[in-house]
Amino acid sequence: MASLSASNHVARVLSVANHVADVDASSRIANSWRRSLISHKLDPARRGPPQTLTEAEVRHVAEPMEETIRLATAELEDLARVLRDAGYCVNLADANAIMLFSRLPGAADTEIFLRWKVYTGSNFSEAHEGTNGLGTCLAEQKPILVHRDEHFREQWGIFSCAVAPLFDPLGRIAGAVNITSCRDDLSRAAHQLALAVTMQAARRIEGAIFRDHFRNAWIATVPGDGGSGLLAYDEDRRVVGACRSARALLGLTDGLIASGIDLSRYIKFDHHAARGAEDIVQLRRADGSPLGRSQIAPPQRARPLTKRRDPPVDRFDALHRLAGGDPGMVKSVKRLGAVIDHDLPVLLHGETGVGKDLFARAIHAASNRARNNYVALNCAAMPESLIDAELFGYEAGAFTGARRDGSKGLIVQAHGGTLFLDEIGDMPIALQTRLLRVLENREVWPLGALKPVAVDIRLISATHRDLGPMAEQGAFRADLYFRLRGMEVRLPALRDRADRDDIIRQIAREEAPSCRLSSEAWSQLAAYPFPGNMRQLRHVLRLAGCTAENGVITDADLDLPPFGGRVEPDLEAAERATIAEALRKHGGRVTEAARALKLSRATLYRKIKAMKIETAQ
Ligand SMILES: Nc1ncnc2c1ncn2[C@@H]1O[C@H](COP(=O)(O)OP(=O)(O)OP(=O)(O)O)[C@@H](O)[C@H]1O
Repeated sequence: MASLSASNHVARVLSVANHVADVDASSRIANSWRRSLISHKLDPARRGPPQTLTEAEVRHVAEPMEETIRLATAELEDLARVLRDAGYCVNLADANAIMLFSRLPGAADTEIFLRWKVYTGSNFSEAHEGTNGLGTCLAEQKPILVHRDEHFREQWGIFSCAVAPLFDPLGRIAGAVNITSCRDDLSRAAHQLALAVTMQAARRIEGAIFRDHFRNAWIATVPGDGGSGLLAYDEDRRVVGACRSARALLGLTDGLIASGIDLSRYIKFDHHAARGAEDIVQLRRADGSPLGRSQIAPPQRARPLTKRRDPPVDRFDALHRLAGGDPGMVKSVKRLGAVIDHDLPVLLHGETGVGKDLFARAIHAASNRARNNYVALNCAAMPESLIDAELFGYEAGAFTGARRDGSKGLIVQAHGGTLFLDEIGDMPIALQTRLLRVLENREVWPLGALKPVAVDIRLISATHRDLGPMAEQGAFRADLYFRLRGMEVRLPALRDRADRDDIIRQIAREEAPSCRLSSEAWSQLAAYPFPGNMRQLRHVLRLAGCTAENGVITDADLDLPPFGGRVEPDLEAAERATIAEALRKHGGRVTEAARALKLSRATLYRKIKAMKIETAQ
């Protein structure tokens, strides 16, 4: 039987949607409730999961979105990391509200998202689910926050969704970036803030897609009140493309762009000043009035635009870019080049934020597997039972809560391509054993399956831990460790890179394109040890770009928390793993584990309590 609050919700939705009462529902939500009831003929009281596509259907739907997903992934991963602690999942959906990319926050919240099928393959269009973040954002092509009981169907009232639309380089709706939380301790204002972060991420994804689409053109940023737009033009200074906001700012239409209209009809600037790489220039309108500062980026390949066929791309491009001018990195990329098409497992080692994920993607892109899937899993972000199901897959009905049609698992999804296991040092020992078996036998047994599935994968794994000592102490399987490190690549911390200044300059250009760094700000950045490496540098400069006045980032704009001394290796994590393994070996018996570890029982008990280590087997 529906609870009283459930029937209240349904009564309120029906009275607002039928114009009986306007109560306090905001007009966008009220209009969407009306569409849900009258146009889509939905019932707010109906319960049940959303429509979920099969894996074959998802593949079919995802195909035209492949490039978008590829270009959006790093940004979405970043968003997921920033919002993970607040319990948000992050998704990218196509223009029909089918989720095609999902990152779950981990821990307890993940199970709720899985139970409610808030994941890849689910359809959240307004026509199916009524008012909800994704469906309503895409119906209106505007960012929206749909907070708990603003959903049309009562059952979605445990969720709050903040969603920003994504427009393609031609200004058409391409999909949306969604974040959803089931936490009831977050206020509407907190979600509003998360919506602002999501909108910024969507703008950056649009920027990356636009720059990739018009990579053979010159690209100018056009300043506007709600953030800058992007305009692409050729060597003859004819406009060849404009993003949605640049179209709105300058009054450009498809017809005008197709006619090859002259850039000077819209904006003017000193072209000589912009002949270098990524220069800042002063823009003027056609009538000479000032329009603000613009960053001009040259074509990525010096080639006239009229020849529209893409040049052959150097498959090592991304690896070379990541190596930059650091001799150690250049050497590592050279060594990798020699084995790139041999399916040698690669183990990446480096502190958080040094670019392990980007590097793994670049290895995949350079290899002969580039046309097949790149599948990533963060072993630290999920409980053991979920890693098991996610990685190895399961048959239909293998456990309570399993998808009706089973799941292939990430290893099988990576067949023919690359599997990236991030934070492999955090993989529970039982799963290490299963993974080792997969690598040895080249086949995987999904949970509940009667026969194995043959797989051909290249494995790249990454860790910030020292697996060697962990393997010596029995906290990581030594045989797996030697299998993983077919080749080990150490990615240096930002503070140790020889090309550190170039990286700071490059990230400043990307994150704060219309600002310059004052000399004090520069000195602070150059002296700071950046324990969070490239990711921290990006976030610091992104924030500084927002707070800077008059286009100058000063030291006051830099949020650099005091950081004294060396960056310590993760000793506590290594100790925790050693204790957990000793307990496992001794069947959870503390006295025996303490003897093996040469600790007193009392000390071991204290450590178990302080580190919240599970003792039961
Ligand atoms: N060489 C680089 N130049 C510019 N930005 C970079 C570079 N390498 C990494 N980044 C940026 O740093 C951020 C973190 O990168 P990435 O996620 O690959 O790091 P990671 O080592 O895998 O982090 P973690 O260990 O926390 O998972 C991303 O925003 C990425 O764009």
